[in-house]
Amino acid sequence: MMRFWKYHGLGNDYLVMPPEDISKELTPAQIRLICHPHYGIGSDGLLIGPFDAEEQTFRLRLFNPDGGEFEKSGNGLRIFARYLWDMGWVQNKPFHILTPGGKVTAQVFEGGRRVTVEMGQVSFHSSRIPVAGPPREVLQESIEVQGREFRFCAATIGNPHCVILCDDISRELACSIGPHVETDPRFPNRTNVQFLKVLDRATIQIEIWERGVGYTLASGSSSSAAAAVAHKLGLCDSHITVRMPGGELDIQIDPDYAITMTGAVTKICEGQFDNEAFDALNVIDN
Ligand SMILES: N[C@H](CCC[C@H](N)C(=O)O)C(=O)O
Repeated sequence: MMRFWKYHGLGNDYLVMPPEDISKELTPAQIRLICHPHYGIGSDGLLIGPFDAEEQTFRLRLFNPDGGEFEKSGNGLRIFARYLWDMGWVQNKPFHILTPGGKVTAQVFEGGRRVTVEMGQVSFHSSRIPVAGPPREVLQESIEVQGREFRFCAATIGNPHCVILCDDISRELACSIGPHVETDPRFPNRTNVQFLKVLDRATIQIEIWERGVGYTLASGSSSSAAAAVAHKLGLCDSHITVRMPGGELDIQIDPDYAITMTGAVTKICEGQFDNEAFDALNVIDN
């Protein structure tokens, strides 16, 4: 039996599963089923951990609902921090989480309801993100999608982001343009996509299309990337509130573009996933 814990950060929901419950590595098809809203539990992603827990450092693996493994997630890290706190692995002092996208420091507040994560440093460099073409900072470049021209900046905070500057943003825009940008050949690892509207020097608004997921109500790494771009372009100061359909995150940008993110985590439920559900594997993959 695989136990699971389900949480959301501003409507971006993740499952946490302990590695000791997973006897054989889950296949991408099994992950797709677990995250499926009708045939599975339903979620925007799956977190498996902690693998090693030494000196208050906890290793985490992250998977998208398309079954692919990815590097880092802001809401996922707040949720995993809250899970560690709920399980008694950590208390109210800072601790570390090791992801494929780098090591972060997290701290839990308000009885688990609020978590701060030092997310690491944003880079705009093509070789780090990655973006195809000559080595450069990818700022204010142009991309044509469905006959429309957009200006974008690319960034990484461990996972890739493409931030598109817009005067008007909506769910419809994210869902119609996002999938084309996600899979554009200039992003060899595909990319998460944000549609960014700057409201004032301390507030931005974004709509999100996530790699391997689709439209989501909130994203912490997207907030970090979009805020870093707004600051880099001189449109915002270093302390930025990011508004998303699911709620707000607080982003602090250091002079070296190291990001501190603070926001809510909410527990939804815990339970046991029944292997019987895997009977529908052939249904969802057809
Ligand atoms: N929702 C997450 C981002 C998931 C990114 C993932 N979809 C990827 O492929 O990088 C967050 O709060 O940062």
